[in-house]
Amino acid sequence: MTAAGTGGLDAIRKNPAEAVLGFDFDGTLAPIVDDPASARAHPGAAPALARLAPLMGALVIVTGRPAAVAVEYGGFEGIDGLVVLGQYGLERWESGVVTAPAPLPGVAEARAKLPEVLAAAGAPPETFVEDKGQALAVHTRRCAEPEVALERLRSILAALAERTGLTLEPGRFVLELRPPGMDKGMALRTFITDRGERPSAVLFAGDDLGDLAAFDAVESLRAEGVPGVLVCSGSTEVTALAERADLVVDGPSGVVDLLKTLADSF
Ligand SMILES: O=P(O)(O)OC[C@H]1O[C@H](O[C@H]2O[C@H](CO)[C@@H](O)[C@H](O)[C@H]2O)[C@H](O)[C@@H](O)[C@@H]1O
Repeated sequence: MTAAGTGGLDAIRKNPAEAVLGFDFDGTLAPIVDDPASARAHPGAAPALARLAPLMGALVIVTGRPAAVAVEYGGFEGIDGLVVLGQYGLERWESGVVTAPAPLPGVAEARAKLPEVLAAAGAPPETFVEDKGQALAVHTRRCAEPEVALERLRSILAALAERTGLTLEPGRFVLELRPPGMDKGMALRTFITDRGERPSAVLFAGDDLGDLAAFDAVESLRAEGVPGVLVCSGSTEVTALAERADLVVDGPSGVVDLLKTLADSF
């Protein structure tokens, strides 16, 4: 644990009622599985979040998933005060209600062109498209050589994203075509600003490239004097977060252990 991370955790323990804790979903609260529709939160995640919810200023999940899907797969319905920001911050779930903008027209255009584009790129038949309404995620995890398949698709999907006014979001054996103008860092910053009070401390836990923007947000808050903790849910697939984290834990089970330890300390 870095000194900054220790300072951040101490600040959370000292004034939990004004602390903000943020979490990614897949790979952080939910173990990675081959089929995105089969992902479920670690069995200890919802109970640990439910223990922390009444103690903390705010708990927020910031995910690439549609907000309602993360709530369902996480078993988060009923956790008082929990907010889920879905589709990289475009959607907000709170107390059972989702607010979301209409999908960009470019998503429909990309959806229509994608089969032809994937065929032209020679995408293996195991390549899987997850349609998230506001975005399209092209997964290669189930391919025999997922990294090779991903690289084969990267530039052609970047070109499709550009043609359709979308942005290409890379992740763990996935390339997503999604609306530009929002990321997890902006989502976290906006969430904090909208609460109207300066947090006593901020923690964010993530595992994937899309979480780096949230790490940036925590670091900029630190520069403004807000203690912060960067937690990496470690994996061999992505190492970029571990290099910047204050604390690296062993995947979702390590994140859940951290949450339990935090809850036990009150
Ligand atoms: O922001 P997150 O909560 O981490 O969501 C990012 C994307 O995660 C999902 O894909 C990842 O998890 C799948 C299930 O374990 C796995 O099969 C895939 O290889 C991973 O990339 C999800 O399917 C995407 O929609 C999310 O945007």
